[in-house]
Amino acid sequence: MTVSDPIISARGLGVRFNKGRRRNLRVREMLFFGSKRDPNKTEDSFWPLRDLSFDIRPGEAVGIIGKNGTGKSTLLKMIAGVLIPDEGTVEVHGKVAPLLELSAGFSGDLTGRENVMLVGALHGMSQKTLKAKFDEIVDFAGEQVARSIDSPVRHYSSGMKVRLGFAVIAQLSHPILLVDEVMAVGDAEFRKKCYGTMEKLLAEGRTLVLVSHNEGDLTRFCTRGLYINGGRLTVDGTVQEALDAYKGLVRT
Ligand SMILES: Nc1ncnc2c1ncn2[C@@H]1O[C@H](COP(=O)(O)OP(=O)(O)OP(=O)(O)O)[C@@H](O)[C@H]1O
Repeated sequence: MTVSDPIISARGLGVRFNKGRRRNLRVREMLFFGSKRDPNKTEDSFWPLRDLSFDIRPGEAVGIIGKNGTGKSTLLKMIAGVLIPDEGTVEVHGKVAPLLELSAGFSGDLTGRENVMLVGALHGMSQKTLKAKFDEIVDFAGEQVARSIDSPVRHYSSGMKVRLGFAVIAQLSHPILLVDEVMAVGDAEFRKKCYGTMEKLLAEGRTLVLVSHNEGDLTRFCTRGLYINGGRLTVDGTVQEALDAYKGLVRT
């Protein structure tokens, strides 16, 4: 791969969901139907995203913009490899640091400390690195988390989970950072820390894909914007062009 080759490449990407229930059959479906879902199950299904094609190059910071429910989070999940597309492909050339869910994949019954070790290890951090970084992670997450670090995470507020999740993921050296609305949850002090961290990671040349409804965050971090409307990618341009389309200033 040369420097200008895409680090993320989507071609004709689409996904189908069944109405009225959250999908929780992923593993079972995969066992029976390979990488595709049950082809007979078409009733009551819909395509939140269809025919998306784009390339993202290393070091780019791209905002995904669109109304509620247009499939922004779904797109990030497909890039992260936790959701399998029903048509098309997404190729990702590099490890992904995902901040997709508010809970950061934490297990409620485990303590904050155990979760940091588990989630860090699942993302490939060695025990040695995790031990060395542990205090820094807890310190980043703030005083409230530090006081509860040996309590089960199910007792944490969503803000506490996000802070601890961000603190762990920010330590990963992975080249691709996927961030879904995480900064919206924190208070002003935490947001300031997040901004500083994101700026540092971008200055290091990481690739960012950011889902946000916050225009300030999008223009602060992203140079490029993908505007998704009606399940299609309708604008792939500067972040301002995508925001203008979102705000209905231009016809798409
Ligand atoms: N697992 C699922 N099963 C069925 N439908 C789903 C599933 N996940 C999401 N959806 C639906 O797919 C559509 C896209 O959801 P998604 O969360 O990706 O939108 P979004 O653009 O991120 O929304 P928001 O801005 O509100 O976060 C929505 O209609 C949502 O209700």
